[in-house]
Amino acid sequence: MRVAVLGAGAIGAYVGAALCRSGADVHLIARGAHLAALRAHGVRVLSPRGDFSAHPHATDDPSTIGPVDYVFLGLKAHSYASAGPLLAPLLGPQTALVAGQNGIPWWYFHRLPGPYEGHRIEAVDPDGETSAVMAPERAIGCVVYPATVIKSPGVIQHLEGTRFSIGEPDGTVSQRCRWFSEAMIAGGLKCPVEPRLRDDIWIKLMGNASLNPISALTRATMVEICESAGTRRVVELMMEEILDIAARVGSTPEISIARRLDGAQRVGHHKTSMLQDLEAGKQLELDAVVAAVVEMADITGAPAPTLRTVHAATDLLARTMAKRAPIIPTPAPA
Ligand SMILES: NC(=O)C1=CN([C@@H]2O[C@H](COP(=O)(O)OP(=O)(O)OC[C@H]3O[C@@H](n4cnc5c(N)ncnc54)[C@H](OP(=O)(O)O)[C@@H]3O)[C@@H](O)[C@H]2O)C=CC1
Ligand SMILES: CC(C)(CO)C(=O)C(=O)O
Repeated sequence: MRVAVLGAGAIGAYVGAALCRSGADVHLIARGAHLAALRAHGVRVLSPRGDFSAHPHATDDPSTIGPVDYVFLGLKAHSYASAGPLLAPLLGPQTALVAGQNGIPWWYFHRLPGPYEGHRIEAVDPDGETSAVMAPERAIGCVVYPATVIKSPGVIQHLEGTRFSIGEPDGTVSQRCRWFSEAMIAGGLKCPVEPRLRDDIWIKLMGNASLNPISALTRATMVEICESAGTRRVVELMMEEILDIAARVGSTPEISIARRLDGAQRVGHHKTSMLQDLEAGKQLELDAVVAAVVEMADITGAPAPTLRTVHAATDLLARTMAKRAPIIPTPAPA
């Protein structure tokens, strides 16, 4: 099985290392100092489940790889639409795209029977640019439950979780899903093939669409947000609204708000990826994680007042951050 990991960052390099352990022919696509370290030393995974290393091929030039069976997308979701030139050399007629992203994927309404089948979500598929690069027919959905960070170039700190739930947009348990799942399991991960993957997407989103923007606005860790009575209530209200939107598009995730909040609280003094991105001055993954949910509220007529308020504030934060970035002093040219 030939696999390319496009965006071999915190999650991508972790998946690539696991697949390499399973015996798959893995190619990591990365850049900068991280790529240099991957080339020199392979991927080093530090994990409470046991440290390990793997030595897949690493490059910044996908044309040296050629067509593969699977591309695991480890890019942030807002980089998908511009990934065409990186992706093109990797695509053969049957290549599947396993999208390991948080939030609502660009293929969400593809082959979803009901009133919204085929509807394009502008927040994640602006003017159809993502679908043009990534045909929804190629998509295998993936809900990433683990948490990982790049500790230093080439070194992935795995914090918790090993489950990567995958599924076809039409809910079939396909052969391409089974093969990918078997390789992930052989590499030491959990990888169930879910006929109702969208329910998993909403379970993950209940946390990401509420906690991530609130963490960006407050700079608080997950446990701090859950323990402070005021923000806990805001998260509860957002989760109620998110479940309402999910129901309006046909999803009924089987989890209570209390259980979802307990799960988030147990993660402890962890900064969400959105807070980490904010602190690093990187673009926030707001479109897939929050704006797409607000857009779904719009099309289904859901009120979602708390979600809309938190989104508006975080969206302004992201825009002011982007506007002010140029005022950070840059060294004068030599
Ligand atoms: N990390 C986590 O614990 C979790 C992450 N996720 C989701 O997984 C996805 C990936 O997140 P994460 O792994 O944390 O993000 P990272 O930023 O760690 O990984 C993305 C990687 O892609 C690289 N990249 C971007 N553009 C290019 C390019 N043109 N060429 C080569 N490499 C490129 C980045 O390099 P550079 O840094 O130089 O930009 C970076 O190494 C997101 O959707 C996230 O929400 C979901 C659950 C948990
Ligand atoms: C680690 C976790 C689960 C926190 O919500 C996450 O997905 C994120 O930070 O984006």
